[in-house]
Amino acid sequence: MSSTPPRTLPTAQPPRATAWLIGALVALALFGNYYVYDSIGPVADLLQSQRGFSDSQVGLLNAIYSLPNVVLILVGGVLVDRFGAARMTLWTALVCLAGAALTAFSPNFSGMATGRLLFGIGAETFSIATLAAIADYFGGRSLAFAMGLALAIGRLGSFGADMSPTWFAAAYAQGWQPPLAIAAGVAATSLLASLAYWWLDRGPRRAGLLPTGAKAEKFVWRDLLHFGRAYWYLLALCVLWYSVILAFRSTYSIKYFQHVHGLDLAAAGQMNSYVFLAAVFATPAFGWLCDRLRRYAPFLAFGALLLPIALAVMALAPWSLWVSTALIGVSFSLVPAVMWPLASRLVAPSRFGTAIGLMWVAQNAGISGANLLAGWLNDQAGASAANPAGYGPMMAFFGTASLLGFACALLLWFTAGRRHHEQEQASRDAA
Ligand SMILES: NCCCC[C@H](N)C(=O)NCC(=O)O
Repeated sequence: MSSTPPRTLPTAQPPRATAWLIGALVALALFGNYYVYDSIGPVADLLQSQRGFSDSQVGLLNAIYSLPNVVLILVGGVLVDRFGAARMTLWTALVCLAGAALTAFSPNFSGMATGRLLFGIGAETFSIATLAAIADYFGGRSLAFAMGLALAIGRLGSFGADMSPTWFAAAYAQGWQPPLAIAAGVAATSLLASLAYWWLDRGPRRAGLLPTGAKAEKFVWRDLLHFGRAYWYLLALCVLWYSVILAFRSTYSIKYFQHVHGLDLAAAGQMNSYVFLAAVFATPAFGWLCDRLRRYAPFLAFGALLLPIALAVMALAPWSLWVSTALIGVSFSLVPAVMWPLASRLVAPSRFGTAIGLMWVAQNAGISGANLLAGWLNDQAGASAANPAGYGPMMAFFGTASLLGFACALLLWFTAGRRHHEQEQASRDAA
């Protein structure tokens, strides 16, 4: 794809130091948010042994995060365009803190589930607002690197939550509540970082140094249908790629490594967490490379291609799991590093929140659907340690979906590769 930025940038830009300070605050806020998102897994066992929660109840504490977002996240994206990234980051960080505190201090399951619901409602819109914040401050320079860095710090939050039983062993020794109270404390840090960002943002915004204005933008439903063809290919890739990677990696991969490749639970968990760790370093590095080479769509296509290759290697080749883990690690770092900066180039700045909101509506539906379908396929085929071949249909499903994702990335490359397409589209959106 060509390098021409279609964003209509103001002639003057915020000072670089301000941009990086805001980038750091947004990354810190994301760290807290991703930590809370992943804080249930490590206490799952304690919730079962100490509070008598069933598997379904523990599962619901995570599922309830995605469910409302199948609809609500579009509203969230529209609100980001209407009220601006800084205000929405602050408001949603407050909702997330309320959700995290309710989860940690509720005396019963329904209180905890309400807390997770509240957290989910805030967190996805919060994530859109943080992407919009980076696009505001780095639209004309180092955008992919800055977004990659912020996402990487977010992934560090996920990694931190996975590692929290080691880092906060004393808290875990006391039971299920102290680790969740720590998560609420981390959410409070996220709120403080969001408050500082909102405070710092007022100057550049009022001075007209940002591509999105100080005034609230009016939402027009018709705008939803006016994104260009390249945007829709990107949306399809987002749904297919995230559905495969999140449903497989977050739900089934550990069990699959145990049953098909004979790893014990600890080794399987570790193998899985290396994908996060790789992404912490590789996501900003790939973003930096894209900024330098001014190429986006070919990198996206390459990252999308690695996923079906990794799944095929894992399912069909007698090679070490390290090979497929490394391939998934590169894909997991490269695709997000390119996808969000590219999205900001395909639509007008004033519609960025709506565009991401629409992508995440479909993404959340896709992830839920892929989780359910993969589980059903495993049940139908009787997948287990005694019957590793039963995982075949699930792997065929994930492989097909990831190949379709690659096809969308190719179509996107051919479409967005026409040099003036994005520019024209963005101008049309802005008009
Ligand atoms: N916080 C974990 C889930 C985030 C999902 C979100 N819709 C998203 O796609 N974020 C971008 C990313 O790559 O994490």
